[in-house]
Amino acid sequence: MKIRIGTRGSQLALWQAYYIEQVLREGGLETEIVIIETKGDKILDVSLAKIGSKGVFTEELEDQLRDGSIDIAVHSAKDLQSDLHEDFEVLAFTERETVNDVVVSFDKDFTLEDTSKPLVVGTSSTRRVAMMRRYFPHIQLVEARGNLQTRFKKLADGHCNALLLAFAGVHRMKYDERIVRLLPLAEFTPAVGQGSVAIESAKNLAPEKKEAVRRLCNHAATELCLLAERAFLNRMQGGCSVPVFGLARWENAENIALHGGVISLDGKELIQHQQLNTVTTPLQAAELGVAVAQTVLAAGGAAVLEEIKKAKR
Ligand SMILES: NCc1[nH]cc(CCC(=O)O)c1CC(=O)O
Repeated sequence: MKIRIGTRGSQLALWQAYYIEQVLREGGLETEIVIIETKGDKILDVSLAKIGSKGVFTEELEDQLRDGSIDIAVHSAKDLQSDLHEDFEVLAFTERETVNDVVVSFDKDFTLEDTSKPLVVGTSSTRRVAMMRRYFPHIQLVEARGNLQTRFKKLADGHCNALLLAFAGVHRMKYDERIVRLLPLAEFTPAVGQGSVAIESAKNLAPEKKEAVRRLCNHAATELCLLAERAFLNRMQGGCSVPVFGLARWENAENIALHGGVISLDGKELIQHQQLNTVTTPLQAAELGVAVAQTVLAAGGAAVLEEIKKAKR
């Protein structure tokens, strides 16, 4: 049985595709990698917040899933929108990498606490911008879009003193040496899905292919966490361009703690909530996500989201 794997062409996307390819081959399947360019890859001069997050990195992949040119699409779970079209499903979430955001710099002594000189930090995520404004308001922020290699080039060129990135991407691209700080999860709570790889397929993919991919690639414990986070994000109606954050972790063998919230663009308003539920089924995971979202929305999160929408118009 042969599985055609669709992926974007960035180095990080290819790492993910090769990783899945290896798992499938070790499981006795044949594979072929098909590289597909997406809108998000083509438009590099406009911030993601302005393009709008919905499907910019996934639409072209879904076109090919639909017409059968590829069997599966491999994504960073973080980049896969929470409201998939009804023709598609997530077959698997891989075991999660360290979820934290990190600070990277060529200056080993770089520290965010230094107030003696002007410091410039590059980031392209509204969530990271808002959190930096809240916790490190003296730092000047600049946009740093593009793939990881492009961002590191900007850093090397002196465009900024440091970058804020996800550990997972930095590690996969072997830039670990440049990490100067692992940011704490309580303040810099990651984006929903950060660190896991998601495998999407058309619902009408052959059942034996679906079953094989899921059996070989899905990590059940990670999956329940991701389902809780994605239900939270879905209820919050936020894509990756909105400063919504969410992290679900196993507290013990039966209970998942989900920490989720939203932060205003200036960092001043932070509405968050943590809830612990017994989760043994996908439905219970989703219920936890919805419950945390409802609490956050009712506690002022809805107003913060409304402000963010207005600011974008
Ligand atoms: N939005 C870009 C993106 N999508 C996934 C990752 C990193 C890997 C991951 O979190 O799975 C990154 C880069 C970053 O946020 O630093």
